[in-house]
Amino acid sequence: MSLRWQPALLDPAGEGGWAVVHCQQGFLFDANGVLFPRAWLKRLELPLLSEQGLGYFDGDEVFLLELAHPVEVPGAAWQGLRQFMMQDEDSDRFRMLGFAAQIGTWASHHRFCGSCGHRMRQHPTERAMQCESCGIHHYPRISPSMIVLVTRGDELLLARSPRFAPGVYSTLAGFVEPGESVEQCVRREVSEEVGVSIREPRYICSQGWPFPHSLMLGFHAEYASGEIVMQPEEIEDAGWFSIHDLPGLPAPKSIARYLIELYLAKRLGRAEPVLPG
Ligand SMILES: NC(=O)c1ccc[n+]([C@@H]2O[C@H](COP(=O)([O-])OP(=O)(O)OC[C@H]3O[C@@H](n4cnc5c(N)ncnc54)[C@H](O)[C@@H]3O)[C@@H](O)[C@H]2O)c1
Ligand SMILES: [Mg+2]
Ligand SMILES: [Zn+2]
Repeated sequence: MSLRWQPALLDPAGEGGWAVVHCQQGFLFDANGVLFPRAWLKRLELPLLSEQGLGYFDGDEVFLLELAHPVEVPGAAWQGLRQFMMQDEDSDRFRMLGFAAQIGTWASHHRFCGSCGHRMRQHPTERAMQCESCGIHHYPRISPSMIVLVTRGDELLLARSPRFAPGVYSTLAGFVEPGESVEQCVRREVSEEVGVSIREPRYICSQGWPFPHSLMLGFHAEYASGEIVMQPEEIEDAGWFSIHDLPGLPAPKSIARYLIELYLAKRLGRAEPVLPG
């Protein structure tokens, strides 16, 4: 893992450093990028929900200003996290922004205690929000999700959700439910979304996915039996695609794409892909 971006718990009560500015619509950027002098930002009248110390980029302190809504800043514009992922050669900057987006969303959703309704404050020594009244802690939310490539020899089972870009088909994915193992989740989601059964799923690797707070646990599974029956609400189309005739595929930096490329590499004797950290 590269050292350009290092998360750390910095005290926002201190002064100076750089800051990224986030709200639900994305990040503020200008010709110099996404890092602004924090002291300069704090002279603007920003609708601040939370200020968090994030860590170090190239050794410099980076903070987050989480806003209630986007504001106009002369010479700057707003852009969504997905666009930064698509255009960034620099995966360190995307890792920093992905972390910032998750911390900002979590902090803005935990300003008040879900248990007693009092104001929450930042815990001094942990990445946690703590209730001033009942003391309850809330840590950043991470949602484990499985993602699985199901194959049958030279064929890949790919599906599209109505949310996907036109023509794009991907591997199956879904959130782990309370009390289930990730392997049970793989079987359940495959059965729910396309109605087929699979052989023992094999864990491949994982990827943090900040849209909005998933941890993707990647698997490969061989098809066992059954015809494709699509789940109407989640799956718009699904089918078996030959490795020699594939549809539009997911974004190059996604684990979905990695699982597909890894299988193609094995079947076709190509060099194995690398999953961006
Ligand atoms: N990195 C990748 O390559 C990649 C590829 C595909 C999907 N994903 C991610 O996988 C995750 C799950 O995929 P999916 O959308 O197919 O999930 P899914 O099949 O479980 O269905 C999505 C539905 O689950 C519900 N839901 C939303 N958030 C939830 C949560 N935290 N816990 C439980 N249920 C929740 C909502 O009703 C939503 O419409 C998403 O975050 C998605 O962005 C990542
Ligand atoms: Mg799904
Ligand atoms: Zn409370």
